[in-house]
Amino acid sequence: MLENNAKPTILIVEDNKTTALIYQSFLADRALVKHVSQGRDALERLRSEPIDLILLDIGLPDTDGLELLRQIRQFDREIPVIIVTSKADSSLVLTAMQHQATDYLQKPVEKVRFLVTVNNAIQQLELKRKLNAVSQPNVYQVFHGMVAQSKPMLELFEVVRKAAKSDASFFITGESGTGKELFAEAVHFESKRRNRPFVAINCAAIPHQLLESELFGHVKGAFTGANSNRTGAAQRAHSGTLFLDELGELPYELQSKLLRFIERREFTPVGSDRTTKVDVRFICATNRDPLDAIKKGQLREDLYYRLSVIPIIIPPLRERAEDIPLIAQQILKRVAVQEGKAFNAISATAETLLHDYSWPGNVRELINVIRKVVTLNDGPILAARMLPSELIRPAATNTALQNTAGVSVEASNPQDNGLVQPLWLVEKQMIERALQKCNYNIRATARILEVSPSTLYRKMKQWKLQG
Ligand SMILES: Nc1ncnc2c1ncn2[C@@H]1O[C@H](COP(=O)(O)OP(=O)(O)OP(=O)(O)O)[C@@H](O)[C@H]1O
Repeated sequence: MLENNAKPTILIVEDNKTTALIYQSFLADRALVKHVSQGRDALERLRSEPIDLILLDIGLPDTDGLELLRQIRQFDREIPVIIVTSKADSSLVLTAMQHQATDYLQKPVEKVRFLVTVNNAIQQLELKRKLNAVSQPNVYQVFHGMVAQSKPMLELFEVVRKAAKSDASFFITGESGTGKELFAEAVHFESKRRNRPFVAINCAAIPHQLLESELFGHVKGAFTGANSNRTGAAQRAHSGTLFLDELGELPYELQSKLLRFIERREFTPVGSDRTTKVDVRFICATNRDPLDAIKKGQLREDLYYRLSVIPIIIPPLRERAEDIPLIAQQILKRVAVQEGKAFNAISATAETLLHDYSWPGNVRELINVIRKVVTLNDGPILAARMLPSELIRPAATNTALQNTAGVSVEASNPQDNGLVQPLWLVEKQMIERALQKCNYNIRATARILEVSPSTLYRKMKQWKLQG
């Protein structure tokens, strides 16, 4: 029996009514039984209602049973299909098994053998569904303002949870907009310093000549314009966390002063001759490759190794595309509230486009796109037509399709080389690309193309005629 002890729904595809009635009597109270006599009705049923198992007579009047099996497999790779053959034709059975039939029965079908075969197939399906549920747990986590379900991000959350408790320094790398600052805050709030100050200093945003004073403070008269004593970030972070964002932008000379500060936990404010001792935890971030920056002489090697006790490397959004719909949903709800709009969901097509885009600006770009859509449109559904053109047009620069689905988009864009092709051929190429992307699942393909599955079947039949 299936989940919740529900009875399985079995579709009998058999042109002989008496035989179908015999099968129905075998199944009696064990299953919900549906019966069709023709191949095309079988496909129609499969498309329109949930079916758990198909009993397929291979000798149907309107369709070749093997061809029907192939079409069923295009539609649904998992559903158990037991073929029933009247002949002791081992080569037919072999071909059917190659077309991924689950099992076979030979007419005349004996009751015990029939029930064992059906039960086995149902159990296999159940097991497969359970395994899928385990291997794709689809659990997501919300961690200090970040949502994620991708394995690398969940692992990083775990590293933060474990290592934040110590005073070890974190070194966070990731492209711009991947969430480095959020990670830094997460480390602070997971640590025992959570009720103490979190002081962030962005080394890229402060003019070089002012950085030392920003970091260590200065005394009155230390330089022109220093009209009073000023406390630096190091002092303000005492007993808490000091976050040095864009560390790679810190001038090289200042890096040696920082190294000394890290080693001794003491510093000298600009213009002072007195050292100050503090207790701080260090977190650094950069969007550059630190080893490359070391090679180029932009980052001191000793400073890097001193700070990089716990490295956190945040993958760009395009490498964890399964997080995109999740983050998009969260942002949509948040922005809708802020803008007083009724948006509450994303259409399946829009979700596919968001998923497939390469997001060079990472989460920050995703937020900007959603904010723009919400500002310019009305809800409740964020639809594909509302998205900016760079997400809709499969441009050569958007490598997302290649990255996530292994599909090349360039070959199928006939405008690229000025070539004009018949409309049906352009449509065929587009549909084939979508089919490939959806692993030849007709239902999924139809959904992203926003047509009905029967339209797809009709088109595929037409191509055969057109060659
Ligand atoms: N996993 C996530 N879930 C939800 N929002 C996120 C996530 N990651 C990042 N954000 C949001 O994306 C934006 C950019 O994040 P953040 O400023 O931390 O990135 P960054 O890597 O520090 O960027 P930069 O290098 O440009 O400073 C922020 O508004 C942040 O709240």
